[in-house]
Amino acid sequence: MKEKNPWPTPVTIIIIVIGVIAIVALVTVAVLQNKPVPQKYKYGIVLDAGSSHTALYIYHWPAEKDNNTGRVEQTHSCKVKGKGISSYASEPWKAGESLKECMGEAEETVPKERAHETPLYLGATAGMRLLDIVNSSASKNVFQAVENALRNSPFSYQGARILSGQEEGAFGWVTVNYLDDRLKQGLKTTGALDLGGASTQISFISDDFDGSESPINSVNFRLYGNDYNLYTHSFLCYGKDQALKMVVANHTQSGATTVLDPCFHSGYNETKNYSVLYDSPCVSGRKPQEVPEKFDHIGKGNFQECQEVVKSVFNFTSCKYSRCSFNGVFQPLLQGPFGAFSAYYFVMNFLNLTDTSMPLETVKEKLSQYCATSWDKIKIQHPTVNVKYLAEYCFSGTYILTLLTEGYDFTAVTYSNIKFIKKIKGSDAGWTLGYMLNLTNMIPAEAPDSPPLPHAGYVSIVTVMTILLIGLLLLLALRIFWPRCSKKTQIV
Ligand SMILES: Nc1nc2c(ncn2[C@@H]2O[C@H](COP(=O)(O)OP(=O)(O)OP(=O)(O)O)[C@@H](O)[C@H]2O)c(=O)[nH]1
Ligand SMILES: [Ca+2]
Repeated sequence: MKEKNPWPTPVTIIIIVIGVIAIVALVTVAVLQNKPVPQKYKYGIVLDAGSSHTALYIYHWPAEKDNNTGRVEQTHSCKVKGKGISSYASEPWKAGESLKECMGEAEETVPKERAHETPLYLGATAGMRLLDIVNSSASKNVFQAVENALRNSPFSYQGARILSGQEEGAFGWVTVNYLDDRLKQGLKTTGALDLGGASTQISFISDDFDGSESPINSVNFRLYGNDYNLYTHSFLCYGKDQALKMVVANHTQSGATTVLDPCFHSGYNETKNYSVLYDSPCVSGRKPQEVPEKFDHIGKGNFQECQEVVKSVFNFTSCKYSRCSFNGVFQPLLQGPFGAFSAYYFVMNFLNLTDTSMPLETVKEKLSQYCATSWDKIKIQHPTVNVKYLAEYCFSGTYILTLLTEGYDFTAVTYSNIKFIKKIKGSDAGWTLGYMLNLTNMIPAEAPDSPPLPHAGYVSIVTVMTILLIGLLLLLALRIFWPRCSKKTQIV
């Protein structure tokens, strides 16, 4: 009897070798395909020329995505030194000069080969709106100086302009909801509350609002296949710096040389110029006939009284619509949640009051205690904080609570729908991102067709299935060839 051959036939060996090579090749392809490759980006730059200061934001997004549909993120920001561009009305060239340092940072951030295709925008807000009202030629000169500085940059300069209040509010809302991925997924949206130095914006979607009652407050969007009818309003002069001017102007209508102010801490005493107080169109109408050159601004530190004088800058007497916020401006029923950013965040964060699950009464008590603290003690407690900001937090906190509750009608219950935010997923909340997304058409009106599986999922499933198939083929081959070989050995 011939001994059984323990070795497989050459055909089986060939099948096994091919099978092993196929598996190794598949796994290698799957691993290599999913290995993170160094990302190539496209860039966009927006300068936010606000009333109090200018900030530069650089955004980037994956270069290889079709139609620029990749996620846009903030990659760098730069705070321009000095005040806002509207403060350079009498020496416009300085407005252009002030941007140079941040533009230099932009040149370092954006790769040289991308610079010429990187759009650069400048949008000015309430400070320039006010300057345009009082002195439109000065406003033109400031823009001219700014344009000259930006045209000389290596970027693709797309222009500088004043945004309307409606645009400012609407683009802030787009930014917040884009960063939260609410637009792409068609989720319920978040309202946006922006408090600047010279204006403040409120924007939200309400079932109560179809735009018919007050078309000037209505903005329509079609984004990713969903229609949005947004309510938005910008209150010029109700940013926190102009509101403070209005409140102090109410105290000084008699042209007094001493002003006792409940919104400043007791012990605070500064001599101020009447001309500086009345230099803005927000207060010029309140200017008394005869004023001395200066007045002593003396703190009293009383939250209740501060709230009363703050209330005096809101007009609740007339409303020609079904409902109003203040100053006769239409506002539909509030519908949350809301994200509150810029000065809302700076102030409430400093005061440790960003936790809105805290009852509104507790928030008021804490602020009341803070306002009652003496100026000397406050300075000792916060030695590193800019003294100008420090002196104003009692006023600013009181203004924010009054604006939200009396102005917009947030209640003790709906107050908890507000979240004080600075950044969302690493990008600052503000109008700039929404502005760029709109001008570069980066939010499609219709939802893009996307494959049902993500790429990694697709590769993994194909790999596993192929390995299974090869395994089955091998088993089949063994079943066909082994028994025949063994039968042969038994018979012979
Ligand atoms: N405490 C604090 N206040 C700040 C800071 N940055 C800005 N502010 C103040 O907060 C207020 C609003 O600032 P922004 O949101 O930058 O206002 P803006 O864009 O210049 O003004 P608008 O043109 O009205 O939007 C101003 O009174 C600023 O002086 C900060 O880092 N900390
Ligand atoms: Ca602003």
